[in-house]
Amino acid sequence: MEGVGEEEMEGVDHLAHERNKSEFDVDAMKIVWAGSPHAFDVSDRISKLVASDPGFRKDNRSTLSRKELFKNTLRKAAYAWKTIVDLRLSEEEAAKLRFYVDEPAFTDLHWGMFIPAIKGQGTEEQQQKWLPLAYKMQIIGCYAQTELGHGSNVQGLETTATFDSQTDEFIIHSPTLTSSKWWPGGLGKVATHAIAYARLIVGGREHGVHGFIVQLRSLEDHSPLLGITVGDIGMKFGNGAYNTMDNGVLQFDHVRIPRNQMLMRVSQVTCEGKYKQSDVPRQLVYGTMVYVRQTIVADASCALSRAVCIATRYSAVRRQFGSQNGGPETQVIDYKTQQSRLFPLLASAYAFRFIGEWLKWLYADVTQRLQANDFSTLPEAHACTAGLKSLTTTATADGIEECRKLCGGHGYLCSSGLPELFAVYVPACTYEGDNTVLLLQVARFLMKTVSQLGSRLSSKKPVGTIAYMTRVEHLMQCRCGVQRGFAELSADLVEAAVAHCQLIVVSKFIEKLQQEIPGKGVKQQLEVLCNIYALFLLHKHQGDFLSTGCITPKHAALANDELRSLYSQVRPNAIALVDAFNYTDHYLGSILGCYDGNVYPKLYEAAWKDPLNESVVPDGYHLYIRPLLKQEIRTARL
Ligand SMILES: CC/C=C\C/C=C\C/C=C\C/C=C\C/C=C\CCCC(=O)SCCNC(=O)CCNC(=O)[C@H](O)C(C)(C)COP(=O)(O)OP(=O)(O)OC[C@H]1O[C@@H](n2cnc3c(N)ncnc32)[C@H](O)[C@@H]1OP(=O)(O)O
Ligand SMILES: Cc1cc2nc3c(=O)[nH]c(=O)nc-3n(C[C@H](O)[C@H](O)[C@H](O)COP(=O)(O)OP(=O)(O)OC[C@H]3O[C@@H](n4cnc5c(N)ncnc54)[C@H](O)[C@@H]3O)c2cc1C
Repeated sequence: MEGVGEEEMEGVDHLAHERNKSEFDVDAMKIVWAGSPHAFDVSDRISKLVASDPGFRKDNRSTLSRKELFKNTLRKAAYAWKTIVDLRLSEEEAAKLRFYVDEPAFTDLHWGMFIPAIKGQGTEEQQQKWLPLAYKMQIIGCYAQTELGHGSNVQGLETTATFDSQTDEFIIHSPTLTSSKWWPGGLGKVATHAIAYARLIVGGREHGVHGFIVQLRSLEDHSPLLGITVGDIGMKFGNGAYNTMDNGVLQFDHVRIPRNQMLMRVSQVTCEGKYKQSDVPRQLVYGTMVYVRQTIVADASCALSRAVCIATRYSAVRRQFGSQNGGPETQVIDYKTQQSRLFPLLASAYAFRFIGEWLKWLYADVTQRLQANDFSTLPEAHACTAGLKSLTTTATADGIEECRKLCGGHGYLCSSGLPELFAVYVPACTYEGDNTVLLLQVARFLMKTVSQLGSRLSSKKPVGTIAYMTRVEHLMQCRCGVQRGFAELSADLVEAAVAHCQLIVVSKFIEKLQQEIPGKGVKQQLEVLCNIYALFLLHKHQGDFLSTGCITPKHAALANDELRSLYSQVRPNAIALVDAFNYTDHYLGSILGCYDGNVYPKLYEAAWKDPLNESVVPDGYHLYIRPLLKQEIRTARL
């Protein structure tokens, strides 16, 4: 193109100079980020498969109407399924393909909740009947727990399931408007079946909330079955975003289901109408939520790393001020303020990756123990999944917004990928448990632990976390020491719960570094990021740390000096550290974050593709603007 400088040429890596600064083996770090060579191979292969298939394009989402958007989501879901079947992808590859398609859809809840609920709460017989249908997608399921009037308070749900011993059936009913199921993903227009949570009533006696498999729609013509009123709850936050998901409303009008469609692993109802509670904690009914919370922690590291990748690459491309003698302006990534905002988020992305790995292990361990009726670690697993889901989603949602701001005005363009990423991500702070409600569960666990163990919450933490541990103990003692009720102290206890979760993240990051980590300079980079994560939080919450007496003001000042030094150590490696996420440009969906850093020509080109630019003179000009411009110039009393 005429007048195109080297800096705007296509096919040139405009970040090559940054990549050449790297002090570690990026390919080895890619394996660390993926979790293993096998996991890297699957991710790399599937992400490229999706990126190269025009059937999975997503750059037009913000210009589609809700109906066009939703129909396109159905097309993509069907196309993804066909791809999975045609290529005979494994379950792991299929999950990765749905992940890289990167579009909230009914399949998230079918695979992410409906199937796990049957696996976790169904009997062997129920699993043998329903799982094959679900795995072949011959039925499509959703997880219908939340109601118009209750979401957090599961025990407050109003839907009823009344046993009719005459017919050996349950009658599922919505007794009030507020008992309407409200929010379940996939429910609104697609799901043929639901795991519906309802108050079990047997012989006139209530036995709390249980799960039931209920068919909602005909498998012949998709029409709602008798007694079922179902639809979508309407537009949600943002344009594209989560509007690709049909979150639904559902009312039952005395819908009858066979007795064997109550999920009966945890408790049973016999044909004689006898309720039997297995000798397992009733909270196992909540098991699916625990499973999803641990997956959401892993998802937080993905979402945050996407935003950080975009902001880091753009911060290296963007130059503003600082030109010396007519030379190039300063890269904004070199400003200390930009580094102090961006690099803690980069460190958090890695920290959440590793805590997600640990939580996956903890969940697998508790699941194995449950099979042996060992419930000893269930309280800790609940507290950890609840608290870490809360901590990581809050930090990630705030982090994505910070990354948008780090990109200046262009961060507000849809073509930056950040508004959409934020709009899709933020409900994670609410779904699967409102983050405050979950922190209250952690606070309750800590209160019980402190009362059982005395002052020390745990001595099993690495030395580097003594300050963090002392902070939690002090925060708890300050609250537990005074004789005021849990409710009165709840706001303070939530702070202690956050501190406890931050202690877990820091200690697991340190434990990760005690493992064998191959690759030149890789462990050193992770040590820098771990120190940034720990010292950034210490700086942010230094009031807590100082008040516990475990650090002095001098320590706090030294920590801040060390942070600045650590930012300088990360700086030459920043681009390589985000390259290690191994995201395709398709998955990132961001001009600002494109791999080659050739941002300006792409931004300029993208602008002209906006439908508004299909005509030079906009629709409405002749009707509204021309009369305005042509009106008589009145002698206005100006
Ligand atoms: C777009 C894609 C995005 C991300 C993809 C990521 C992953 C993909 C995979 C799957 C997911 C797909 C998509 C995700 C997107 C959306 C999904 C969203 C789905 C939902 O939102 S489902 C509904 C979620 N609802 C909730 O979370 C409700 C929250 N409320 C509760 O859990 C409970 O009401 C409560 C815990 C707050 C209170 O329960 P309670 O009143 O019964 O109990 P108590 O507080 O009295 O406690 C009694 C006792 O029990 C212990 N306890 C409580 N809960 C548990 C538990 N779950 N496990 C173990 N033990 C538990 C508690 O500690 C008490 O013990 P104590 O010893 O007596 O103190
Ligand atoms: C995008 C999206 C997808 C969803 N998908 C599903 C799904 O597939 N299936 C499903 O069943 N549900 C789903 N949900 C519902 C979701 O699980 C609930 O919205 C969530 O559990 C929060 O419950 P709530 O809406 O009742 O919030 P509320 O509890 O009403 O929260 C309102 C406020 O009250 C506060 N609060 C509540 N209780 C307490 C307390 N005891 N102490 C202090 N403060 C309190 C909360 O912190 C919050 O600030 C989805 C929601 C969203 C947004």
